[in-house]
Amino acid sequence: MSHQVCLLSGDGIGPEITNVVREIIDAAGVKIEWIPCEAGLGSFEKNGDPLPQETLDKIRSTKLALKGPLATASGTGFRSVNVSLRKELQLYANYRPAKSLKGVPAPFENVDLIVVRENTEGLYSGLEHTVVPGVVESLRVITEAGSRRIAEFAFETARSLGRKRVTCIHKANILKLSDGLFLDTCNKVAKDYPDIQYDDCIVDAAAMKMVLNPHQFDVLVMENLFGDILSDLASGLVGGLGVTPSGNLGTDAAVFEAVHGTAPDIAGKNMANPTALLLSATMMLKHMNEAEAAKKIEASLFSVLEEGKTLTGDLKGSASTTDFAEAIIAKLDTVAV
Ligand SMILES: NC(=O)C1=CN([C@@H]2O[C@H](COP(=O)(O)OP(=O)(O)OC[C@H]3O[C@@H](n4cnc5c(N)ncnc54)[C@H](O)[C@@H]3O)[C@@H](O)[C@H]2O)C=CC1
Ligand SMILES: O=C(O)CCC(=O)C(=O)O
Ligand SMILES: [Mg+2]
Repeated sequence: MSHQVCLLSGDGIGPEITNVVREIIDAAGVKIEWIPCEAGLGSFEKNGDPLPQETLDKIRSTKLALKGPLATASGTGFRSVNVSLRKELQLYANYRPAKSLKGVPAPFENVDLIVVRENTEGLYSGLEHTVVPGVVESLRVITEAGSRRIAEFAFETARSLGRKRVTCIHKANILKLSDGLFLDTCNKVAKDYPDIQYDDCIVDAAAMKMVLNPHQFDVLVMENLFGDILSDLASGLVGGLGVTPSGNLGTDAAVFEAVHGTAPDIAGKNMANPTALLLSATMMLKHMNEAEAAKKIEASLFSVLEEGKTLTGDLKGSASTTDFAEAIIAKLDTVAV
């Protein structure tokens, strides 16, 4: 049976990495009808709209999308399309694992963390206004319902993956009402999961502890901004943004993308590492009950990484994006799964 999957190729390095990831999935024999969807800078220039209604409708209909990164200008321009997609489709859980990979140079070995980021609230609610010239306010919205569903997601994830501990990351000492509610809700949800250890940690100390000894953490749950920052930090622990995947998950749809952005410094140069998007794509394949193909692709990828002969620049190699993808495709029929 053929699956329908929306494909948002993205800005910057997006088209380069989505092209090769799609080629690898096709080469692995998964039957997918890719539905191209417009979004981002290209769509804004063409349609005057960075997130056309048609794109939202298509994702609502297929319930699945693979997405390249989309650019958001700092301090000006349209609202982040990434944030809008998450909000419009109620993709409330951003699942961002950071796991060491053999052959990938990194400051630590055997890191295996999961950042669970609340994806629809916090400072990303987009509620900003000028009070008087020179004074602006950004509203940080935390709700009990939003906190409960992300806490439950974190505990359910921990349970289903056989993980031992969930840590709530917060700043409830300063943000007494908003993070106070988030922490209090996580504390209550934890009581329903006596089989999973639970604790909490204030975000600044958590950042220091992650850098000093990431092995002390397991599953981390937090609101939107902290999750954005600590998931990039977690990427740094395992070799950088070129290797960390993510899934934006809701009850009605799921959008899979890398943790990284459009990498303007290397865009258009055939230099980007497609590993992060490829691992997001294998996460998607598992979600679609195509676990065999996902495992075959991962085995080929891990074999290329471990061999160390065809690595991209971020991993201290000199291979191009397309060389790296070809090396993975060449292994698809030989790897044991
Ligand atoms: N989900 C999304 O679509 C995201 C979009 N963005 C957007 O991306 C744009 C650029 O953001 P930056 O802060 O520069 O972060 P970035 O993640 O694009 O890049 C940070 C650094 O990591 C490197 N890098 C990222 N991905 C890589 C890959 N696959 N292979 C090799 N190196 C890689 C870049 O070359 C750069 O040096 C901004 O407009 C931002 O809003 C940022 C993060 C996520
Ligand atoms: O929306 C953006 O442009 C940035 C989003 C981001 O950094 C993220 O989702 O991790
Ligand atoms: Mg980010």
